[in-house]
Amino acid sequence: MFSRALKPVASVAVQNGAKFSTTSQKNFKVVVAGAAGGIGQPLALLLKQNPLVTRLALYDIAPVTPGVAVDLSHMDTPAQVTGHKGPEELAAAVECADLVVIPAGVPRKPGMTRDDLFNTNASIVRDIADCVAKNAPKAIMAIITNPVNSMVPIASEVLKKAGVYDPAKVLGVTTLDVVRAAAFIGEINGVDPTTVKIPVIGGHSGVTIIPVLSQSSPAVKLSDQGKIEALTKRIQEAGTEVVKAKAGGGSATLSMAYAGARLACAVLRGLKGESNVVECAYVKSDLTEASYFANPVQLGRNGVEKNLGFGQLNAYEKELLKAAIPELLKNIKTGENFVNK
Ligand SMILES: NC(=O)C1=CN([C@@H]2O[C@H](COP(=O)(O)OP(=O)(O)OC[C@H]3O[C@@H](n4cnc5c(N)ncnc54)[C@H](O)[C@@H]3O)[C@@H](O)[C@H]2O)C=CC1
Ligand SMILES: O=C([O-])CC(=O)C(=O)O
Repeated sequence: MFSRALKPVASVAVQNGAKFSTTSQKNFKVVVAGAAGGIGQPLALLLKQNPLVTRLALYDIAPVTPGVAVDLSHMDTPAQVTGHKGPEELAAAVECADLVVIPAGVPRKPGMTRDDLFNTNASIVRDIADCVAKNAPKAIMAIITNPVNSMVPIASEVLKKAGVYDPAKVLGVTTLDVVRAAAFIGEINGVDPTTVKIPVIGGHSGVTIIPVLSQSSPAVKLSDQGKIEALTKRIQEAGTEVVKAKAGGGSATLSMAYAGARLACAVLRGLKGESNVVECAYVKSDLTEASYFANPVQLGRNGVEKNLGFGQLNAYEKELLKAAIPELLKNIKTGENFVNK
């Protein structure tokens, strides 16, 4: 029925602003773990439209999961969709995966911090990582679940224990911070936000989110330092802005699905052998005291091919970095201790 999926298709596709040829297409299997949720469903919808995805496995514990898969399978795009419900079907979902994207877990309600999600989400990510270690040890894992700063160390420790850890293959998804920074700068500068290039470094919560506004291209049209600081705060608190606006109905889902699909697409373009594929991600790092840190990385056939660092920071950004490090160290330790207790 979906035989097109297995043949190389010569065409040019555009997704999330990235143009790429699908000639010499490899068949990539992508898994979404947490696929029935607020992020999972629109993320799956976007991935179903990506010509690099030929198999899309949707995993969740929610009863609706097989139905979400059937629904998406009626789209006339090549990816074959399968639904997998409950822990006993997780192994089949991840088997032969190239990329496992994980938005499984609970989101924030107003008044909560991302760290408040740790107790619930830590075991969810640990168990999914454990199943990936056993059934798809070569897969790349892209972790959306919060708190990202601690979830990436959890997955990494699980893979280490299983003897299959490759730091190039575990990424914390911080793409939404970059997307937001570009959206806000586009608005300020009166330009198309997709033309804005802005690194956001550090981690993915409050003070650990460091938009490097001094490196924005085009330059941010704000001369006043007070306004730069206000924009920095807005980017750091943008997740909370959404949580408050949804008033108990969850956190960012649609913008996160967009950002997650962009990161997934970049990972697949790297796996396919495309050169100069660069995105920010939270990865194993020796650039600072923090053993995991987000900044631009080059993606390739093995995942993270090269850590591109974060270049020159101005005096204000150096202060932001100083404030971020203790928080990152604490978050990383919490994650590592959870697995090694
Ligand atoms: N990295 C980032 O930038 C962002 C991260 N997030 C995080 O993403 C996570 C998901 O958010 P939403 O999709 O809005 O939540 P949601 O509650 O709408 O969906 C979560 C899904 O995970 C599933 N789930 C729960 N336990 C599971 C398990 N053991 N195995 C598989 N699936 C399981 C649920 O059944 C549900 O379908 C939250 O932790 C949230 O904080 C949200 C926005 C941005
Ligand atoms: O704020 C939250 O809880 C969800 C999230 O990580 C974001 O929107 O950046």
